[in-house]
Amino acid sequence: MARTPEGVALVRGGLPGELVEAELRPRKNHLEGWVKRLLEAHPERYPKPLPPSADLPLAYRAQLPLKQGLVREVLARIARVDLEPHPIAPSPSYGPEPGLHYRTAAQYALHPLGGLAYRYPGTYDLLRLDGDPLIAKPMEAVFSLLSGWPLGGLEEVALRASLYEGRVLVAFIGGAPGLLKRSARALLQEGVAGVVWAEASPKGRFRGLVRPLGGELSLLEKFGDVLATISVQSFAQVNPKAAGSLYQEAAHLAGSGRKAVELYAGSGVLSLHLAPRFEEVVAVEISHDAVKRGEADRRRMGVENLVFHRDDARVLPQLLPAELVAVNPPRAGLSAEVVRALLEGRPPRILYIACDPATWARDVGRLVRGGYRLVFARPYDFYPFTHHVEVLSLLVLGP
Ligand SMILES: C[S@@+](CC[C@H](N)C(=O)[O-])C[C@H]1O[C@@H](n2cnc3c(N)ncnc32)[C@H](O)[C@@H]1O
Repeated sequence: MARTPEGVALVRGGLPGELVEAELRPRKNHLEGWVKRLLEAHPERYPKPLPPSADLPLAYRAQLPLKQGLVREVLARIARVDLEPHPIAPSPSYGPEPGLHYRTAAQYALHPLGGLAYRYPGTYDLLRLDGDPLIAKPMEAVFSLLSGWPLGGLEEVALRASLYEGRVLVAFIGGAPGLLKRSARALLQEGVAGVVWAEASPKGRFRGLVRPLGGELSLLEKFGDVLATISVQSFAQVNPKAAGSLYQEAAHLAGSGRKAVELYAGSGVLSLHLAPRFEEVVAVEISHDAVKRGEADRRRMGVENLVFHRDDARVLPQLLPAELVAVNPPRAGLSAEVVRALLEGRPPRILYIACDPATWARDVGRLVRGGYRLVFARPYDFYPFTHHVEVLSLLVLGP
């Protein structure tokens, strides 16, 4: 953040204390932009090129205290809760250099001059990429293959790797599926596990038609104690080792009992970790595709005490009482309706996993004012080299 004569400017790619030249565009109440030229670098700036999505270009060891501090700060300022979070769990290692090669999913624009590119968020500007040091090792060969490939007519490509299988799925986004069949076949011959075509939908990523072009539609990935089905077109955590340790610690914190309910369950990887500890587990998720994958995983693992509900989290009152309610909402956090249902239903324990510390702190504040106590919070670094941080937390009813 910088102060300019025209107002406050938020500059992506800049670090506190740096002197940079940035191109700024006006937003509603501030200016926003990107570093174009670095004039005086932070002493711990990461020295090698990173894609623009890496908005925290610092030496890995210097990233962790910043994320720990962020969670401490939102707890005090937004939640108004006096609790020192447990030390941040760093991203597990995927190679000799910490913080690199952790992403098992990535999406690139096709540069009109050839090659893969990143779109600067909120703009049509493209940055052509020679490589991406954040992607998982099995994706690197596919990245180079696609960089040199004549993929005319396409808008974007998406990649999803399984570290467990060491294989990669590809989605072609935009263009005409009929014209892409030959490219898909050629990719399969090069060892890609499966290729789909997806319509470039204005509703968002993978919200339109998706058609298989060849090979497999899904792979298995290991998250903690669970082998889960993943596909290129639906949500799964992108740092499988970090997410796996979070699910294991979450299951430990959840304790045991008769009934647990998980809201925003995705394909139910956390619910599958809870199933051995509770007599009955109910997983609520709005996406059909995620529920279908979760149901397949449940059957493959022979788990009998987990039920999926394809529904909105608002159904919570119908599913209570339960000893534990686990929630892992999108960045917007819990809706007012879900917070009300929790405060009225009063489950003894709430396990809250968050991908946005600010909305998490807002919700924790509401729950604490409604009679809960925050007894545990630990930041997890799922996304090195970005400002993102996950939080695992436990609230219990009573003083
Ligand atoms: C952050 S993801 C968590 C997924 C899962 N717990 C995991 O770790 O993989 C949030 C999930 O909430 C689902 N979701 C979003 N809004 C919802 C709603 N109103 N009711 C139920 N599920 C919702 C999304 O489809 C997505 O799968």
